[in-house]
Amino acid sequence: MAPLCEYAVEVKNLTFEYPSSLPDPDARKVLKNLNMRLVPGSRCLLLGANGAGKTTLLRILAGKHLTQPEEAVRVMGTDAFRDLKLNLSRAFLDTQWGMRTVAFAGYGCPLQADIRVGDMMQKLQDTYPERRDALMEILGVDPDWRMHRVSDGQRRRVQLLLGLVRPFDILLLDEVTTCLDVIVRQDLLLWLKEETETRGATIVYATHIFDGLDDWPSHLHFLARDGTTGWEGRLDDLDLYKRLRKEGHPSPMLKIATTWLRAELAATTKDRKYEKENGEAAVDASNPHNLSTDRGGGFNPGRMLSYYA
Ligand SMILES: Nc1ncnc2c1ncn2[C@@H]1O[C@H](COP(=O)(O)OP(=O)(O)OP(=O)(O)O)[C@@H](O)[C@H]1O
Repeated sequence: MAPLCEYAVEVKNLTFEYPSSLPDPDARKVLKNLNMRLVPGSRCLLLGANGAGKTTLLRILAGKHLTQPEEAVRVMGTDAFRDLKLNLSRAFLDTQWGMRTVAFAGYGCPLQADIRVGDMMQKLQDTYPERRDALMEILGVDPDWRMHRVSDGQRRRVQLLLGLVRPFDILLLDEVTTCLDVIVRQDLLLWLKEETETRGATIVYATHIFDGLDDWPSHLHFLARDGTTGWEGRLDDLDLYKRLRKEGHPSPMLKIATTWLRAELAATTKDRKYEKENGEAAVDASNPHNLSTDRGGGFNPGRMLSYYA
C-alpha cells in the first residue's frame, strides 16, 4: 500500500529552464507557472505537442533536475530531488534505457552485451517472484533471451520487466510503449490500471499514442506549447470528454488531443506569419506576439539568429 500523503504529485507554480544563451528570460523557460496535483491512485495522461516539456516535467518528477524553489515539486509528500528514499518507490522509464552514448554528442546505441535476461538485476527479480512471473507473462519475456540478440520491442519489454518488478508508489512513463505490439500494450495498460486500483500506486504517462487509452486515465494534464498548464484535472470533469462520451464517439482521447493540438497549431501558424512579416521586431519582449513558435529551450537553434549574437 502506498504511504499516506495527500498528494502523490504536487507541483506548485513551477518555472524551469535549461542553461541557455537566449537573452530573453521568458524565452528560456521550458515550463512556466506549472501546477499539477495528483492524489494517490491516479492515472494521469500527460499530453502535449512535441517540445511542450513533457519529458522535462517527468524528469523533474523523477528527481533528475533540481528546481528553484525546491519546494515547488513534491513527490509522495517529499522532496522530489533530494529524498533518495524515493528511489525505492519511484520508477522512471524512458526511451533512453539501455542506450550507450558513443563518441557523437547526443548519439546512443543500444545495450548489446551478451547477457541473459534472467540474470539481469537477478536479486531484484528473485525478491518479487510473483510480480516477475506475472510481468514475464504479460510482456512475453523469455528469461533466456540474450541482450545482444533482441529486437527493439523485445529490449523495451525487458526494460519494462526490470523497471516494474519492484512495487512502486509512483511510476513515470515517457513514451515507453511505442514499440510494443498491440496485445502487449493492452495487457500492460490493464496491469498498470490494477496497480493503481489495488495498491494505490500513481502513474504519470506521457504518450502520443491514444489508441486503447479511452478508459485508462483518471486524470489528464495538457501541457501547452508555451510550457504552461493548458488543462488539468479529472477526466470526468472535462466537458469535451463528457460530450464525446455522450455522443458515443469511438475514440474520445484521440479527439481531445487533436482538438487541443490543432488549436495550438493554428495559433503557432498565426504567430509564425506575424514573425515573418515583422522580422526582428517580433522578438521584442514587450510584444504580445513574442515567442510563440520556438521556445528555444536549447535544442532548437533559434528562430532568429540575432538571439544568439
Ligand atoms: N537537456 C536540454 N538542454 C536544453 N534544452 C532542452 C534539453 N532538453 C529539452 N530541451 C528543450 O526543452 C523543450 C521541451 O523539451 P521536452 O523534451 O521536455 O519536450 P517533450 O514535450 O517531451 O517533447 P516530445 O513530445 O518531442 O518528446 C524543448 O524546446 C527542448 O528543445
